[in-house]
Amino acid sequence: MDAVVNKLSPETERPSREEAEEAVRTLLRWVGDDPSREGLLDTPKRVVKAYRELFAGYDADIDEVLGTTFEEVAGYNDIVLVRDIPFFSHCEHHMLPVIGKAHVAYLPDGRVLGLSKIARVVEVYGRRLQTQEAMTAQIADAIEETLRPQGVAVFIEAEHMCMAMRGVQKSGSTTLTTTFTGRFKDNAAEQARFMSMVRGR
Ligand SMILES: Nc1nc2c(ncn2[C@@H]2O[C@H](COP(=O)(O)OP(=O)(O)OP(=O)(O)O)[C@@H](O)[C@H]2O)c(=O)[nH]1
Ligand SMILES: [Zn+2]
Repeated sequence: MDAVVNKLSPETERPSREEAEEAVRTLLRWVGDDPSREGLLDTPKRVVKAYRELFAGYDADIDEVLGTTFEEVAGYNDIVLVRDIPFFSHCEHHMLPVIGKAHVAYLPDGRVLGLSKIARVVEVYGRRLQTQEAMTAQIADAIEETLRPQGVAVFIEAEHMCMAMRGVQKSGSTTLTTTFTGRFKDNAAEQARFMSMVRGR
């Protein structure tokens, strides 16, 4: 599974840490600074280390992340919604931060997921270079494939720093994306119920 494009392939094999640090030195010169000045000496090392953390989603196996499902839920078959899952991602166009919240729901069909696993899926896909649309679809797809529920609903709201800090410079605007599968896709009332649960406080 995990049939997404943004994973390492043989063509995009990782460079060595030294090569990555050298690339950071090049970028430091590109912004107009001097990589050999004292304050910047350790910066390439720090940036490369930070990148491994910020982009740790490339190393995660979504099947392992979602692994365990449970059946003993006393026949519960109504919406399970995990709301307000905060995430940081980076847009694949500018590699600038995307800051947002994901709301993820499913209608079980006999089996449920550990609640933390839903937040972990958001984390895995967030820590890759993304478009918000792809990330929304990937989260829905991962839950759909693992759990085969009656339906999945994913709603993401996020601010893109590439629109705030540069370019059109519109800070404070939010982009909303949704993916619905199964009953959430087919049934407007289920969709509306999901949205009102997300919005309700
Ligand atoms: N659809 C979509 N677009 C995104 C996302 N993140 C960033 N973008 C947009 O990607 C587009 C890239 O457009 P280009 O014209 O190739 O790049 P650009 O010249 O840097 O664009 P500007 O940001 O308008 O200056 C911009 O409109 C960004 O706002 C995303 O998650 N989804
Ligand atoms: Zn961008």
